[in-house]
Amino acid sequence: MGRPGRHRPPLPLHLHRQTGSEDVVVKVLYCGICHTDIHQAKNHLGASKYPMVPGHEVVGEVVEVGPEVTKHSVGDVVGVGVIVGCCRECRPCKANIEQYCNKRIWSYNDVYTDGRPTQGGFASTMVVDQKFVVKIPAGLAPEQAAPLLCAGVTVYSPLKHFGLTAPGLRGGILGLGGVGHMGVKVAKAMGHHVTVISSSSKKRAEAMDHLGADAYLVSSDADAMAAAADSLDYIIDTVPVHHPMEPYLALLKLDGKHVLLGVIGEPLSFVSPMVMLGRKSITGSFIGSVDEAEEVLKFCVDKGLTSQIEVVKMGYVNEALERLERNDVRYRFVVDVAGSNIEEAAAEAPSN
Ligand SMILES: NC(=O)C1=CN([C@@H]2O[C@H](COP(=O)(O)OP(=O)(O)OC[C@H]3O[C@@H](n4cnc5c(N)ncnc54)[C@H](OP(=O)(O)O)[C@@H]3O)[C@@H](O)[C@H]2O)C=CC1
Ligand SMILES: O=C/C=C/c1ccc(O)c(O)c1
Ligand SMILES: [Zn+2]
Ligand SMILES: [Zn+2]
Repeated sequence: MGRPGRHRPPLPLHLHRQTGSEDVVVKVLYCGICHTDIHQAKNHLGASKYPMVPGHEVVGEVVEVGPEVTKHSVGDVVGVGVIVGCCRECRPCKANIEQYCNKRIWSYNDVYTDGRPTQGGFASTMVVDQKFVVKIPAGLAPEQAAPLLCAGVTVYSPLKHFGLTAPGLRGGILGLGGVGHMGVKVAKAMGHHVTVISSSSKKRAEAMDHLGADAYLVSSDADAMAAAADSLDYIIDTVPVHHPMEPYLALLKLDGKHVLLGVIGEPLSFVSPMVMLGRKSITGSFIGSVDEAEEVLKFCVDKGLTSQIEVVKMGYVNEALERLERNDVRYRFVVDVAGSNIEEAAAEAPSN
């Protein structure tokens, strides 16, 4: 991704560090496109550095390992997600929830311990410390597994952490995109009654017939929203833009939880009685740990879950990002990195 409006230097496609003693060299096979890649590429968070190599739903094959690597072997099919480093000493690191380490290193748009920029999965190869590399279990196609490494674990982690795994719970999935569609699948597999809350009725038939949702609400349908008041134990909120909170807080039962997942750089608002009268919680959650990534992969194999994806070549990536931004994908793009000529795609891409 070039810096918008400026001449872009050539992408350093083959420049990665020497294999360290605990490093795994991964030949990238597939990489999902998350809405966070749009936030990062378009500098929605104000901290983007260019040139940038996005991609944090990475599945690949191990082609080399450092001498101290014990977790992985050459030939393994593995995954890499959002985080590739942490301090290993703080409370979250010691509790194996390293995604909450304040010294976390992001898989791209960050600086590694050697002072070099981190680069994500829209590249032919990644070099990653073994701690942040997970095995893709047999029974999952590599392209299907890619979205589980961010979208999948991002919904699995809060359901588990907030005690929302019991069968029979009534959950709402707000925003039926990449993260949201995994929310429907994971929550259904836990035995929940799942209501999709969407900005339009366009996805109703797919949500009910293919994803297995039990109910579908269009957020602008005031009558349907009123009829559903006080009915949900939780809402998984994946909307990536500013939105009102009160219509959704009204859907929660006593002690209901509204879990914010979308990255929104503007204040969200609500009046306090909306949470007081019903002891409701508004909380948030950030991806999941390496352990939880391994768990969700196993959960998906055990429950027979897959992601619903559209596989594209790297030459299509800019169009895919535009389609994702205009809500035109069912439900995740996955780039066939190994099957693309990425040097050619990079050379041909407009530099904006
Ligand atoms: N907390 C975390 O750890 C993580 C956070 N994220 C963040 O979660 C958010 C969702 O990610 P992802 O699922 O990949 O995104 P998608 O674009 O795939 O899905 C977002 C969904 O939100 C709904 N939506 C409502 N308004 C808009 C709008 N103006 N523009 C686009 N979508 C809208 C749409 O659903 P509908 O058509 O049903 O209304 C859309 O499908 C992003 O902000 C992303 O950065 C992602 C992964 C991890
Ligand atoms: O897609 C994964 C990353 C999500 C994310 C969540 C919060 C935040 O501040 C980010 O920069 C990214
Ligand atoms: Zn993501
Ligand atoms: Zn730490």
